Amino acid sequence: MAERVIPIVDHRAPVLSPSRFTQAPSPAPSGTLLDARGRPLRDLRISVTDRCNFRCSYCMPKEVFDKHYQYLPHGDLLSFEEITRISRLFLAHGVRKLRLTGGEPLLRKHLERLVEQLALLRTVDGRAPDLTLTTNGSLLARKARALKDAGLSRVTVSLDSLQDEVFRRMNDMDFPVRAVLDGIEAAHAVGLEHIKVNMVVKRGTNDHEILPMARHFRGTGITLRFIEYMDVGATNGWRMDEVLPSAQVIERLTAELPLVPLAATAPGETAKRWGWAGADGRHDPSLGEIGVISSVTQAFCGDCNRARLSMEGRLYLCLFASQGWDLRGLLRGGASDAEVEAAITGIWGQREDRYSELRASLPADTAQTGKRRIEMSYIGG
Ligand SMILES: Nc1nc2c(ncn2[C@@H]2O[C@H](COP(=O)(O)OP(=O)(O)OP(=O)(O)O)[C@@H](O)[C@H]2O)c(=O)[nH]1
Ligand SMILES: C[S@@+](CC[C@H](N)C(=O)[O-])C[C@H]1O[C@@H](n2cnc3c(N)ncnc32)[C@H](O)[C@@H]1O
Ligand code: SF4
Ligand code: SF4
Repeated sequence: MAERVIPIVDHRAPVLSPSRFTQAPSPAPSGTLLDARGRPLRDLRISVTDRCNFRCSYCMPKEVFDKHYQYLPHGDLLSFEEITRISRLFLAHGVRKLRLTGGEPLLRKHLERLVEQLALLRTVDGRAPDLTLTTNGSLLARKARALKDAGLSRVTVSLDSLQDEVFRRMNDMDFPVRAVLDGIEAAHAVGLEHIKVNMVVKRGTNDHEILPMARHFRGTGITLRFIEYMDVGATNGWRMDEVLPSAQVIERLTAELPLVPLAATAPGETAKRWGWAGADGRHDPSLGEIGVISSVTQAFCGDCNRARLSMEGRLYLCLFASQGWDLRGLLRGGASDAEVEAAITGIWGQREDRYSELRASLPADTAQTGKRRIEMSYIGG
């Protein structure tokens, strides 16, 4: 196989020393690729745009972001064909879930055409991939039908409050909660399954909405997940005292409504599951379940099986990475499938990332002063 050099690159930062992946480690018989810590590659998260119509304080704070961040020009974005080709090669190495994210993925024009192409791909065992999308819901009412028809399996909608005023404090936009709820209802009406709602909890800003949100979604079949506010990126001014540990979320909920712990559905899941209990104290499936994502207080790097592809084709191995691998350069340089696969297997094979587990031992101000980390809106959740 011809020798190819893949530069490792930071987002708008100098190119670092080149690495070579000429000999790919051989995958396990099932097609599973293991990283240096024995973790399989299962989930590819694809960011399709770095733009967003919201300015959530924990993600793209208006005053900092709009002054300092330079959005990528359209020509830098991977085309739908390039995303589909990369996804096909990842699926050949054990990936089962493809998640479209951003920025706001529904701002990418004709996204349903990408969904249509991805829905035709197959995993190593011949199944359709779990093809899903994370959205702020603002355009979902309009787009749900086209996305479902194109083959999207399910959707996750972010919503941080049921009150317009609190919602505005979280996302800095004058956008009614009702419109997001309409989006969720539209997704349900067109038959998108297993709808989840993600709520980032910021102590002192929206934590009083935990119970109202739980009551609202209990018994609807929609799974509400409470996410600890993370020190991701370098612009959100993260402070530990604004994190409400998931253990306290569960305490507040169980003080009013009984919950029982549920087993994980798959290894490497981000959320710990809890089921609403019925009168007999056991999980009542008709009431549904909630999840807590405790990235700060109970890190889950040990079985992290997620790779992330940026909208310009850089491969990141961790949400907290500051360097990505330039796959677009390979593609546009005429690399064969075998060469791109060798790069993917080589990159994953040397992966050691476990930022959240190591966080506690890092300097307290790492979030804001550390290396130039990627922003959540650039790489998606
Ligand atoms: N620290 C850390 N947080 C993550 C990671 N993956 C997801 N999260 C956080 O969890 C949130 C929810 O992730 P989702 O995009 O809904 O994905 P998911 O939990 O894999 O969703 P399902 O496929 O429905 O299980 C994200 O917005 C992040 O805040 C990760 O690998 N590391
Ligand atoms: C970056 S957004 C991209 C998709 C879409 N715009 C949305 O909001 O759903 C993906 C997820 O990341 C979450 N997120 C963003 N910043 C976060 C932070 N600092 N801590 C925890 N979750 C965060 C959001 O709440 C959202 O659920
Ligand atoms: S969390 Fe999503 S909706 Fe909010 S600013 Fe980030 S990308 Fe936009
Ligand atoms: S911090 Fe990095 S390694 Fe740990 S779970 Fe998140 S993405 Fe995976």
